[in-house]
Amino acid sequence: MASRKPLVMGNWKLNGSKAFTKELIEGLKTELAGVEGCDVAIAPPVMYLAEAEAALVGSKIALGSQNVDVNVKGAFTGDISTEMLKDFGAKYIIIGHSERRTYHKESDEFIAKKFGALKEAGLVPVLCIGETEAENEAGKTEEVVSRQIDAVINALGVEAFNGAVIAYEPIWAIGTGKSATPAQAQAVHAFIRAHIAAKSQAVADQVIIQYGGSVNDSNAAELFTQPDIDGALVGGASLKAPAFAVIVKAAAAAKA
Ligand SMILES: O=C[C@H](O)COP(=O)(O)O
Repeated sequence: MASRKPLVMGNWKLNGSKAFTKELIEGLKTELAGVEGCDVAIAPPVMYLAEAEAALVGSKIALGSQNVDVNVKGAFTGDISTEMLKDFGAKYIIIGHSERRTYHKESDEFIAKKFGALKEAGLVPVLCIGETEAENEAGKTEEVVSRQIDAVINALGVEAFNGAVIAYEPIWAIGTGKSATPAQAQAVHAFIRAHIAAKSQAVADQVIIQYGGSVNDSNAAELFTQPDIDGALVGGASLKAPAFAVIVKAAAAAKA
């Protein structure tokens, strides 16, 4: 089995300001100095990519974004392109977050198009998938995550997951303080990897599968003991440098 370097990514969502961006990144640079063994990325609001790019100079923390649109240029009011993200040095791009699926009615097929646009541009898709509480209680978790993954496989082929990231985020765990247990998350992560392995073992072995949903400085270490949890996509706890650093260090230690 290929060894996978964990990735911990902060999704700042709709939070921050120019000053906050600078301050948080300075804090992260201090807290994470000398930490090896875990890739780290942050996704501030796109409004603050310029401040973030400048503040990250000299740091190994990668820049990301919380969304992208499918068109590269032209009359698409309000859209943001892959090329614009590249212009700011962004690398890891979150797509299909449940908040976009819910509030902006993004479909599996539309998200697969975004995945393709990112691959074409040489950017790393961070594909969010996960079930609602009702789907979970109805025993539909595997059906839902399969459908969300298959939309990409059907459009682009399983090889599209080479070098890509999947973030399994059960919707009932997002921002609720009610994280999935390590065993619950591991079971779904193993299912996702096996689902991809049915098409290509090699692709499944290398794909990073992050867990997301109320990850914090107290529960991260135990989540990372699970073999198929390759890091985390962190919301609330990514807004404080010390808490986020604890999560990064826990991933580095667990996967060393
Ligand atoms: O993208 C991050 C997730 O939605 C998790 O957010 P949270 O850590 O605030 O629960």
